[in-house]
Amino acid sequence: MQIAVRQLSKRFGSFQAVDGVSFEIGEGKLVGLLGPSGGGKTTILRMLAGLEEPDSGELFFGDRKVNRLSPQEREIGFVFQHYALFQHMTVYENIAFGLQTKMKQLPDAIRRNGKAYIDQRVNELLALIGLSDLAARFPHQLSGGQKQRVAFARALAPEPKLLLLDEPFAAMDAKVRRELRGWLREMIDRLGITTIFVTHDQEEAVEVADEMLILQQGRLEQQGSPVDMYTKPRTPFVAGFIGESIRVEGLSRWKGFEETPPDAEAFVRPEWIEIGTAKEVPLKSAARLGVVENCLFRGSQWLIEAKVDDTKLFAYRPVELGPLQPNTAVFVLLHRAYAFRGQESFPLENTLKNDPQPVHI
Ligand SMILES: Nc1ncnc2c1ncn2[C@@H]1O[C@H](COP(=O)(O)OP(=O)(O)OP(=O)(O)O)[C@@H](O)[C@H]1O
Repeated sequence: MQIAVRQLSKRFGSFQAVDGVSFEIGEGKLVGLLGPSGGGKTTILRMLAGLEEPDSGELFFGDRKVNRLSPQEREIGFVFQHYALFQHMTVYENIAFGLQTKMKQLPDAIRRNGKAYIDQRVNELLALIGLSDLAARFPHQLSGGQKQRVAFARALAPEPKLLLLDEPFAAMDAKVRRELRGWLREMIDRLGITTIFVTHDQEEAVEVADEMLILQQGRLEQQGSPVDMYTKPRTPFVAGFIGESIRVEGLSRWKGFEETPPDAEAFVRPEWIEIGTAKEVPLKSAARLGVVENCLFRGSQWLIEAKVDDTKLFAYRPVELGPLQPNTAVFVLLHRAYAFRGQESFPLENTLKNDPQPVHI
């Protein structure tokens, strides 16, 4: 089901928690809602679910305006951070519980055959979550990851049109989290159900989401694919929030970036920076001299912190090149940068890169 949100706003007292947010989500998309704490993510999810009433704005599920519909009428599946399973019910019973409301809406012919219908649907879902063998277990006999899969199955049981997930993996350890992410992606692809999930974890969103919505202080900063967010951030906030970035004051003083407007806010990503000795950096004419401040071992690479005049930068260096000692003089080359001025954002390339002048050391 397609979702459209138009100019959604919500205040709590004098505090504007959601401020004129608009977005559209295509059918079957997995969309990550992310941003710093207090940004309004949960409030938006709750308004979509019908658990919170917007002050203004419109919510459309397909062609239907749902503002006035109750949560039950909206046909939504919900999964929260904490499993919220019924402890006194087995896995089978927990999933079957999700079907109770649905049963009331079914035609009489199917309802009369209720037990068989429930049995078939629960078994389908148990197979989907890969837990058919554990149907008779109680929640306390399951691992965290297994419990969360049951919570998913229960939410999916009544065949909702929209799945809302509020930090569903936040309580898991890193390994289980990674497994569940892959599993979620696969499941959404298979079922084709439109899904919105709230997360704090940008890595999680980048890895699984078709699209991300970045919220800050109740406003939508940007909507786009993870690749778009990374390569074409529309605001300095997004540039800093997705991936690693380094602000560079006075980018126009850097060789190859002289044309940058002096009042623009500029940043580079560590992978756009080359830091090396005279031998290692061939394009010396496009580089500036700097000094190594720190060199840290990061397993597959070295993290090099260096300073050029007053600007601190960091970049990664292949581990096989060996470390660089503090106080080593180095060449620092910026391959690309990104700048923002007012509402404008523009990518920049080092203009000297294709026109290197020979330099004698
Ligand atoms: N019922 C409420 N009454 C008053 N203030 C509220 C209420 N619900 C949320 N808020 C406030 O609205 C703001 C947005 O909250 P929300 O939970 O939507 O943010 P969030 O982005 O989900 O944050 P987090 O990542 O910490 O969960 C917060 O400052 C919060 O304190």
